[in-house]
Amino acid sequence: MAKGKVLSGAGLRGQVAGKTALSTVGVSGSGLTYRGYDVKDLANNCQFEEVAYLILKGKLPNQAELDAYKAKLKGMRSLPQALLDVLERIPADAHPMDVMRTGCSMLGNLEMENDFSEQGEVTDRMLACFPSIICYWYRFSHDSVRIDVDTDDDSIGGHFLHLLRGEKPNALHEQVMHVSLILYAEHEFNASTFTARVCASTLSDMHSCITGAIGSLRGPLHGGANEAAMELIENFTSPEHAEAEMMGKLERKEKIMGFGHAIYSESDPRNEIIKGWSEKLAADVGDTVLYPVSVRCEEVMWREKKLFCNADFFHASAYHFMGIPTKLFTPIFVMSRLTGWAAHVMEQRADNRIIRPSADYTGEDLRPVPTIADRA
Ligand SMILES: CC(=O)SCCNC(=O)CCNC(=O)[C@H](O)C(C)(C)COP(=O)(O)OP(=O)(O)OC[C@H]1O[C@@H](n2cnc3c(N)ncnc32)[C@H](O)[C@@H]1OP(=O)(O)O
Ligand SMILES: O=C([O-])CC(=O)C(=O)O
Repeated sequence: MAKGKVLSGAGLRGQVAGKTALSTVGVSGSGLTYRGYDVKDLANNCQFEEVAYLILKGKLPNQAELDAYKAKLKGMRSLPQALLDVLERIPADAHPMDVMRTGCSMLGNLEMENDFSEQGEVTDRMLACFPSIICYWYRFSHDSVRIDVDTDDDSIGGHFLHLLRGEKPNALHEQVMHVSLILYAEHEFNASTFTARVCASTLSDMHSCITGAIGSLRGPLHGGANEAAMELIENFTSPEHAEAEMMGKLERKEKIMGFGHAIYSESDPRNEIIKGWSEKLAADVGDTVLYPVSVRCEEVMWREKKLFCNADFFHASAYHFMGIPTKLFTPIFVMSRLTGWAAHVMEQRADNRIIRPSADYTGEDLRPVPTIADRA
């Protein structure tokens, strides 16, 4: 068993920075709950829209509420022309997370949150149209087509895959999207959520909070790790090759993306779930390399460093098996985590004090300003 993680030191580790009723992370070493429900239970039994409703509105919807919520979101997928114009001006080699950041920010210019009473509506709107934003830009900049973003797909994940590929996804792929979006939906005071809460604590608007959070999620130490993990494993031609390369990386003390966690000490409960789906998808596409390579990476990291896969590692192969381009991996995380971010913004607003910690000063002692002629 792994040694318990010491939650202290730099990075505010182990310090309680507020209260939340939304989730618990690592309370039993490896557990994750959303509003009291185990994430495994949710991933096994729910669609993403049910979990979004739970996180944003506080309870699991009954059938009528779920149907109404899905119908509402379906009706909010279209994009205003001014936003389409902006998306068309973003170059094909831009990073899709920058597209998400700009898309969210532009939406905030066009459909402002005028009052906090609108927070639920603007959140639902973002939830419905974020897949439209990323896919419209991607298809326009890469395939030179102006897609119609109004689909009648039943789910957010299905809508995303449909726009991306120009045809409805099969049942397996739609199911994996539900699971993936559920796994990524909420995670207490992680870096991007904390960004959103800091922004919310100044009484800023919802779009600003979410735009800032997207920027924090983009980095490879956070959400960007799923893309970085893909860039790692796609280089390996066999488990033996993966083993040799991973050993070299560990000797050179390189950081391996998709492993380790700031809070969990033994495992990330999301890993076993997405790993299972990655295995199913590997069988579905007849993969004999990427999945075994991923498993070997996991074995090497545990054997050598007692580091376990976090949520991102097996997401890489799972998304790849569904034909999703690597650079769109982290935007999918955005489509999901938006629920957690927005719920935290609402929670912060409901009991707010501006977040303003202190710093230990390490600079110069007090000194007079020299005249400009006396400066080096
Ligand atoms: C959905 C998510 O956002 S999950 C996180 C996604 N991010 C990644 O996968 C990036 C790779 N992982 C990491 O960088 C880290 O594990 C983090 C950022 C997730 C957590 O950071 P920390 O809490 O500071 O890590 P932690 O304190 O456990 O590190 C302990 C030691 O293990 C090492 N370590 C941690 N993760 C890794 C890794 N992935 N590869 C190699 N070494 C690692 C650290 O360098 C550190 O070594 P040191 O003591 O010699 O400096
Ligand atoms: O909690 C964290 O630090 C990172 C993480 O796993 C997440 O945000 O899902």
